[in-house]
Amino acid sequence: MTFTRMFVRLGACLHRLPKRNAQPPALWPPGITRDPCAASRTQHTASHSKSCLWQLREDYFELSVSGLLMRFDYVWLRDHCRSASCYNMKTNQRNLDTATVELGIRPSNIRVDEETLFLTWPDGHVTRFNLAWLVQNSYEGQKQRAVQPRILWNSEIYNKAKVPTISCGGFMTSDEELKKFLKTFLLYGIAFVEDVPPTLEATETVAQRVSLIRETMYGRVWNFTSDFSRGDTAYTKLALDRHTDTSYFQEPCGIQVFHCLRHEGTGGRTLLVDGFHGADKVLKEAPGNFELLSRVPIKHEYIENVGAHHNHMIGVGPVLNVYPWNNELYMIRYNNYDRAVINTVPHDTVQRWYVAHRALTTELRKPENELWVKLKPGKVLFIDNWRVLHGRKSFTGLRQLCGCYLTRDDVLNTARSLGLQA
Ligand SMILES: C[N+](C)(C)CCCC[C@H](N)C(=O)O
Ligand SMILES: O=C(O)CCC(=O)C(=O)O
Ligand SMILES: [Fe+2]
Repeated sequence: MTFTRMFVRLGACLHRLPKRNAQPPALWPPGITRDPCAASRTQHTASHSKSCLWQLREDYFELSVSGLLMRFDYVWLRDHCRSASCYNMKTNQRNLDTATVELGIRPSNIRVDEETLFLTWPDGHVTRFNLAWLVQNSYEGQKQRAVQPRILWNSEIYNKAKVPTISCGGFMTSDEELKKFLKTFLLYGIAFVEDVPPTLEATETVAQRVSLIRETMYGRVWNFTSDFSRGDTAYTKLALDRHTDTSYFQEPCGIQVFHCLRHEGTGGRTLLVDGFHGADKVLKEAPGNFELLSRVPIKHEYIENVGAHHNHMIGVGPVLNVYPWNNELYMIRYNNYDRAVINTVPHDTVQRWYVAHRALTTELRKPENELWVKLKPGKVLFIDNWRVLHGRKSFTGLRQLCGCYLTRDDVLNTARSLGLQA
């Protein structure tokens, strides 16, 4: 819908504004919609059309566009001015020094036409806001927006989903194929690329099509086997229960890439579990448990002294990481092997935390939530390490797994540049 159509009834009238201490009228008095001109005639503080109303309040500016009521702080309005002197449209960076804005600032004049809000500030500077931009960028508008589209899955949902197969050739050469791959990855938190040559170099090339490789103390692109060359159970033949990796980093690695180059033996199947699906079940069944897991900070730790490798990593944060403004889950940090001593909360909280952690673990361990796959040479698996847990069955024989971690920002960057919501 265009704003031109929505604002045809709005007059471009200039209002003289009352003094700062003047009592503002009650919010949208009942008569205001029946007599479109009354408020502006009597108060000189408000204007409106069928779909747009505004009021200059004592402490904030109130704007309603197509039924969405928004409230803007005056300093915010000055701070977000997109005029050439305040904002560099070429670099998309703020020029205005926010510290020079008087904290009690209020506009001296306000005018709204079909699609623009004009604010004149006491020093004469004029700020123009496109109304659609305000809707998109206001707190209230953001809250209305859908969270990141995801399909939470158990094995049945995933297997029935008919996830598209992505082949290496198309993936490397066609942006459409890359987009298809990333769309799948964003929806499910896992995605495969098939027909990749079973080499470390080819795996690296495929990984770099999506993002930047995140080098860690394990190296850039690793190729590991059960030789205990490093001080971690991953470098053995033992089974590994579901977990996320690098929980001991302040920012755990965003994506994990696995490519099994060789396995002459039995076992070693890979387990995948959608952590967000499990967390969602906890939220629905016992919101108090979800809240505890999202509020209580705990530590994860990696201590290694093997050969020349000396590492001590510590990451602090809750198991469930949610955006504070809308409670949307964005990262799960779940690794019972690497979880460190709990010393960040008192005993009564510890007790409730164990109950909540058990509820999540019970959910994550339900057989119907387990997706088992056998990694084979040629099939590269990308795992969203902020969402999907992985594990493996114990195995026999020579098994060689190569892969790398990717930076999450750059995966999302690639996705956005292809027009995906990320
Ligand atoms: C993937 N690679 C074999 C290089 C490292 C494995 C790291 C294992 C560690 N316990 C963690 O969960 O982070
Ligand atoms: O060996 C595997 O399949 C995975 C081991 C693991 O969890 C890891 O390397 O992060
Ligand atoms: Fe792992």
